[in-house]
Amino acid sequence: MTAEPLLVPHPDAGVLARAVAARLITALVDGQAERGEASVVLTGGGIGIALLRAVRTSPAFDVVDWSRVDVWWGDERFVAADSPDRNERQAREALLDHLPVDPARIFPMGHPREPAADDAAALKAATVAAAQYAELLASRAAPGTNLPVFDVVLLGLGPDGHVASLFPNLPGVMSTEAVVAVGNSPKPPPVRISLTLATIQSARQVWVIVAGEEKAQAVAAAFAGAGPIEVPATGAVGRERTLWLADRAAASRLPTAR
Ligand SMILES: O=C1O[C@H](COP(=O)(O)O)[C@@H](O)[C@H](O)[C@H]1O
Repeated sequence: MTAEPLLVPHPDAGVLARAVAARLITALVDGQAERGEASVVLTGGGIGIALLRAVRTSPAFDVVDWSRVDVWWGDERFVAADSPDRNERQAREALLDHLPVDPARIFPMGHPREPAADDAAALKAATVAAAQYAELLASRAAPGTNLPVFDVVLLGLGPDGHVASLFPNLPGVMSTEAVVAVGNSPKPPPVRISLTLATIQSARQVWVIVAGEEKAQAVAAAFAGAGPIEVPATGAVGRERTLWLADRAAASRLPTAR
């Protein structure tokens, strides 16, 4: 069973980041109250990192026991560990380096161990790293299952409708694996690792966070009934709740916005 997507409008990107930060803090606190621990899947991208900065500056951030939060990633650019392009590095700088997290509960996706000769070699190494991440997920899953039940999956949205590193019309969108390596990404860098839609759908809540006019067409297509091959974000649904948290510009092409 999955939740129908609900669009929640916000006036602008700054308010959106602060509102999602408050929502995330509440969801993690609720998870810890109910189950003793909580988990979140992070996203890269402009609004995804802005919201992490907003968590850091929120007056309520220490209501969460950060030592009992599992932190995963929805996707990663397969670049060197110290590359500023890495979603992990950006998330650490924006938030994780400033919190009393348990390092054993931070689960970054892999990176190249040595420079690859070409994109084909990089894709091969990323395929190994994707399989290792799937094993890591399985190691944190309840007995008899191969995925943890994430409290919240955070996802940015590309102008083409991509979420994580699942791009329109590329094989990753239809994969039934838990984690995939992606080659030929239309957005640089070309080689990436991504959770699949099947894995994202194991979450209690999925939040698509979207800011900016350049995303408005993808938002409109999603709510007009596009499918996941055309607009991958439409396949990102949670078991209990699916929210599209949008600023006014991103929601501007929805019929209700007129
Ligand atoms: O490359 C990526 O892009 C998407 C969207 O980023 P945005 O800057 O347009 O919001 C992001 O969700 C993904 O994690 C990242 O790897």
